[in-house]
Amino acid sequence: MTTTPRPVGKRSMALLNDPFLNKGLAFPPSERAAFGLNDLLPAGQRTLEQQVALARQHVLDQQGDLARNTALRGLQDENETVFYALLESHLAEMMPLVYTPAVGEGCLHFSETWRKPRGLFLAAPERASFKDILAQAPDGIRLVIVTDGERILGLGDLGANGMGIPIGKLALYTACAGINPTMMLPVTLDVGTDNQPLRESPDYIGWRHERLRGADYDAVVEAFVSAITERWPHVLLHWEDFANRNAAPLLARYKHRLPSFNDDIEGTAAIAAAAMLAGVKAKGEKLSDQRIALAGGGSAGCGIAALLLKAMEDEGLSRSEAAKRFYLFDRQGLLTSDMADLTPAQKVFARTDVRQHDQGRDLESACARIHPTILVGVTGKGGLFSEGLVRNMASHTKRPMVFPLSNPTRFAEATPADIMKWTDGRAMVSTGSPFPPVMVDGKPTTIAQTNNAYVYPGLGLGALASGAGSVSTAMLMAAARTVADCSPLLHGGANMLPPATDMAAIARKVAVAVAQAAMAEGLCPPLTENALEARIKALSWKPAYGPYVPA
Ligand SMILES: O=C([O-])CC(=O)C(=O)O
Ligand SMILES: [Mg+2]
Repeated sequence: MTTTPRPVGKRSMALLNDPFLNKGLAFPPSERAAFGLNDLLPAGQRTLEQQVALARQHVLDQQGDLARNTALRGLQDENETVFYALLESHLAEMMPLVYTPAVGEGCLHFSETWRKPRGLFLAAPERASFKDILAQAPDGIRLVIVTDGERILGLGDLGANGMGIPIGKLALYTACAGINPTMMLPVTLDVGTDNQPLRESPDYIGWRHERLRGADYDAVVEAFVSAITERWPHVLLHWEDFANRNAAPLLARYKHRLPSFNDDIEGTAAIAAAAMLAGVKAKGEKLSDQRIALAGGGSAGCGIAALLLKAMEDEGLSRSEAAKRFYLFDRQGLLTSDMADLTPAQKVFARTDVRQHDQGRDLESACARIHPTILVGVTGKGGLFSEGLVRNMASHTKRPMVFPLSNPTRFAEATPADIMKWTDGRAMVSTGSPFPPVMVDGKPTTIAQTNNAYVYPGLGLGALASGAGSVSTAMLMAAARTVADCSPLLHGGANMLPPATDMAAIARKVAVAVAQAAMAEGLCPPLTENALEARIKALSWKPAYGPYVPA
């Protein structure tokens, strides 16, 4: 197959400095001559494969997560083709370095390691100029990933340093779902930070101001949403790592104004549901047979509960019957209907059997009465699941499912090794951050990573390809069921989720299922299989060097 040469307007240093166009030593002699590179490059030639091998070695030679994450960011800023070819060919090895957990270190030190522009910082004082700022952004953006940096993983308010997250999430959209990186834009809404040491640090790159709240904050978000929808009318908006107080209200406000989803609420819910669906099916049970304790009654916890509720309704339970299967906990303990200040999402799951919980509402005491079969943590509180709690749970159920989902690693509510020890290896464990295998009965047991990275790349691709005007619960459920169907547990294996090496294949399947769900609901016009495939292709990109001709 011959590739039509691409007309390229840049030459010389400008060409080498463009990470989307740069080939480094892989520029062939003809292009070196045509683009004025002979005086800039040494004579040696390299293939993409050699470049990938050298880049990989350079990353692995670095010591620690921060250095490795920084090395990968440097590579991305230098040559996106090598960066993505490395991610695609070594996804399981590179994902923890470009994404969770190393991206957490990258965010903590984002100000000190900032070198080159990547992504767009929209600072509150510039609110009136957001449209002018976006006028200079590239045409053809289809997907925007936005954070305001207030709840970066379990690390809290990192202000403008949170930009590492949308950058890392974007990398997986390409590495897993193959979405063209030039069609995506990471955005940080810089609305200040309440992280005082960061704000006062001389190195801080953000706006030195306390976080805006209330109407001022809302006005910044509104200016941002109007600016992106005007600039790119069909853009899909991915909300990421907003604090509880804003995450659900913003999603509710905007989800029908433009196609959008909140990854922490909806992506996390879909992957948690997928792991649970696979787990209960493998046990020969139903989701509606379970008692589910959810530690973390914020937006992520409520999102998980809401999607599971839908799955139980699909199994035939009424909404009120299904709601009784849940026990939500927040800082005050078990949520009950007599509590003031419950959010609308919490009210659905607040226990009405208030009296029964008079003696101790804390997680451990309440679970000792409830006997949950599934325990999920989205609290950001490392070590919250105590030995007593897990042992007690395991004494009432044969195969307890324990999901410490908080990120990065040190915020996991318990370590898989401890959970396995406390349950004599009977638990089905699944974490948000990657953990090494645990020895059970002398055999290494893989720990599934219940991370929204299994869902959002395919969800985004499917939502974009379908052209759906919104991202619905049915689309999320389709994503969850598709991942669940790929679970090794249901195909003779022992792992709850497929290995990271399967993520690209899964993202494709998720995309198709999501688009079909959108069509079934009438959220987009019907598309034939071929038409959908063509739309997916139009959004896709492969890290490979094609020939260039001067424009
Ligand atoms: O980024 C991740 O690994 C998963 C996630 O959305 C979060 O923890 O906020
Ligand atoms: Mg997140």
